[in-house]
Amino acid sequence: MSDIILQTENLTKEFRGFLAVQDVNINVQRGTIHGLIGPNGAGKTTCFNLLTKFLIPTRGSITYDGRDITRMKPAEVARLGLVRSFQISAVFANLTVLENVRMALQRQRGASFDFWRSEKVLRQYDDRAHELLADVGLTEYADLRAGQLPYGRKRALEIATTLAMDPAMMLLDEPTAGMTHEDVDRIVTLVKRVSAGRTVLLVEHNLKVVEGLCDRITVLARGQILAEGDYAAVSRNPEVQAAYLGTDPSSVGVPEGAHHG
Ligand SMILES: Nc1ncnc2c1ncn2[C@@H]1O[C@H](COP(=O)(O)OP(=O)(O)OP(=O)(O)O)[C@@H](O)[C@H]1O
Repeated sequence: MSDIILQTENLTKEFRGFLAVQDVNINVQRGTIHGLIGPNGAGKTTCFNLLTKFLIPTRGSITYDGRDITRMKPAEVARLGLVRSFQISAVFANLTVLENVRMALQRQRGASFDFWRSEKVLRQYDDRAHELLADVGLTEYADLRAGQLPYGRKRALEIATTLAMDPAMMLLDEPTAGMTHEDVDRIVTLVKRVSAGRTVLLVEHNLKVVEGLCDRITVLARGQILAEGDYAAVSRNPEVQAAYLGTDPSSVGVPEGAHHG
């Protein structure tokens, strides 16, 4: 097996002549947490939607685990183990937290989406559902309606329903967006914990989160890769600093601690 689990080659998406993503070559190493960052409008979301198959590229290819998935549908790649965390809107607000996870497990195991199933049949998923809730720290919320969960906990539930698919690789879209400090710390710990034995790619705005989580980071700007490396390397890259500050690279001073001579 190759060390690279996900690879893009010249990935490009054009919207009516506008290149939102242009010739992007990303290599995600198996078993790592890989961050995709960049200033507003850099093309992160477009790139994420290409990787999760919600958009079809104008040109270029995507290879997952040795297979060309460029033309596959989201459900097909999910079956191969490449799963995107679902948006909060996919959480059933009127079902309890436990029922949401149970439903995700039921779907994963191939049972039909059948609301008429007996309580007895559904119970067979309970043990695993409780394990998953424990993994994401939601045990005490099991019987609460999902709609009543505080925001940060909803993201944790979303991660639990993604884990129910037992993905080899998880794609997370801004897992800490709109969260309080405390929730951010909790999600960082959670992503770290659930990434064991998997590969994770996340799009993230919060650089502190990226610093704490990611083994490797790809920085996008204006649809293209600006820099790549670990946090220390990309954060001291003058072009990255300039892109984030919106200033000219030549006007960015020497970082603290850097000495000449
Ligand atoms: N469906 C679309 N039609 C036309 N232009 C689009 C479309 N989707 C994105 N774009 C443009 O592509 C560029 C990249 O957008 P994208 O949302 O991928 O960036 P981003 O890095 O996720 O930005 P942000 O951090 O602000 O969410 C932007 O200029 C955006 O206006």
